[in-house]
Amino acid sequence: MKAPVRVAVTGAAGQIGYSLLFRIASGEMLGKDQPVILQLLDLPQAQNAVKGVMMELEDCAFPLLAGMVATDDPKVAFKDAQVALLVGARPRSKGMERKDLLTANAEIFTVQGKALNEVAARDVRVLVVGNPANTNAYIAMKSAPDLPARNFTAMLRLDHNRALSQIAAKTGKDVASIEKLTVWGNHSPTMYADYRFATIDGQSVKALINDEAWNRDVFLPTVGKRGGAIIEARGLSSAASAANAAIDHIRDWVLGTNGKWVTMGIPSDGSYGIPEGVIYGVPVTCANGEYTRVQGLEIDEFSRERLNFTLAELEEERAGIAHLL
Ligand SMILES: NC(=O)c1ccc[n+]([C@@H]2O[C@H](COP(=O)([O-])OP(=O)(O)OC[C@H]3O[C@@H](n4cnc5c(N)ncnc54)[C@H](O)[C@@H]3O)[C@@H](O)[C@H]2O)c1
Ligand SMILES: O=C(O)C[C@H](O)C(=O)O
Repeated sequence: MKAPVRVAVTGAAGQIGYSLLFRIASGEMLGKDQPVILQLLDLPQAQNAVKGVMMELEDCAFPLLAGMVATDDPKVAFKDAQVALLVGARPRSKGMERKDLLTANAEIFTVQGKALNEVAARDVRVLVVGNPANTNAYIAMKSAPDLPARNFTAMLRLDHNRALSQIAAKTGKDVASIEKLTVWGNHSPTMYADYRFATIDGQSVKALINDEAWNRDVFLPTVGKRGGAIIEARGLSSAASAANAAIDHIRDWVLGTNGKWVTMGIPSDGSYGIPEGVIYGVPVTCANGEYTRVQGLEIDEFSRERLNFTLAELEEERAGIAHLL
């Protein structure tokens, strides 16, 4: 039996938490032979709800669930954590400006970054799901100077998976046959889903689709505004698909992608003209517990514009919280 891995999840009483925790405990994230200890963080007023979720987790009798902790203290939740899923965030409330939302979340992610810095395992892998995910990840990373910056990531995988499904529907091919797709930039409607390099059974997806108007007028807005469309339809933001993407992100990071590209929001190393440190969605492959950015892709004029557009939004978000760091 392997030693259990400590997985911290914030916002554990929320709707993503409710889709996520059961799948982590059943071994879908770290493997069917990997025991886990769940360390659940939520606000004081949500502790009862967390207890209820823990009762249900207990009632599943998951053989891989080696322990659970519920707390409202980040230093307890992140103690020795090897994986940290930062899902809890301040939602936008009525009358709240984007700037106010950024500031409210900056406070949360500063505190959590500092706690990770102090108590988490030195190789903790951090995935930020709570919005604005890229900027929250940036804040947590900057607040944790003793941890490797590259271990702070933001979730672009939901956007990647959304793009896969749109392409599968357009081409009539299986999602599993699509390779080399990526989504650049911010997890927001400014993201740039890019199938220029994608292939299906070795054939170019761009050539198969051969419809630039569809790319610009249907595909990009559909993927970019999908989160909003789900809120409109459900009255709530995506939860099961977001949890699924979080599982995919960590599973691939830890267990590898066998050479396949996936999208992760990672601190830039300056590649593709993205300033160093900005947390930006890029194509990566994963092996031996590490991600590697796919290098050397050609950026044409249209793509450059799109990369710069989503970068400008990230720079603006970063400027909005710079005084807090
Ligand atoms: N990156 C993505 O692709 C993606 C996709 C969907 C949703 N999201 C974001 O994920 C976040 C969570 O979504 P949800 O539907 O689960 O929301 P939710 O409101 O159902 O749950 C959020 C939970 O976080 C808790 N929380 C708030 N502040 C906290 C803090 N400081 N510490 C710990 N817990 C805290 C709340 O009490 C609540 O239980 C939102 O920010 C949402 O916008 C991101
Ligand atoms: O919570 C949101 O604003 C939408 C969410 O990020 C999503 O992409 O589904």
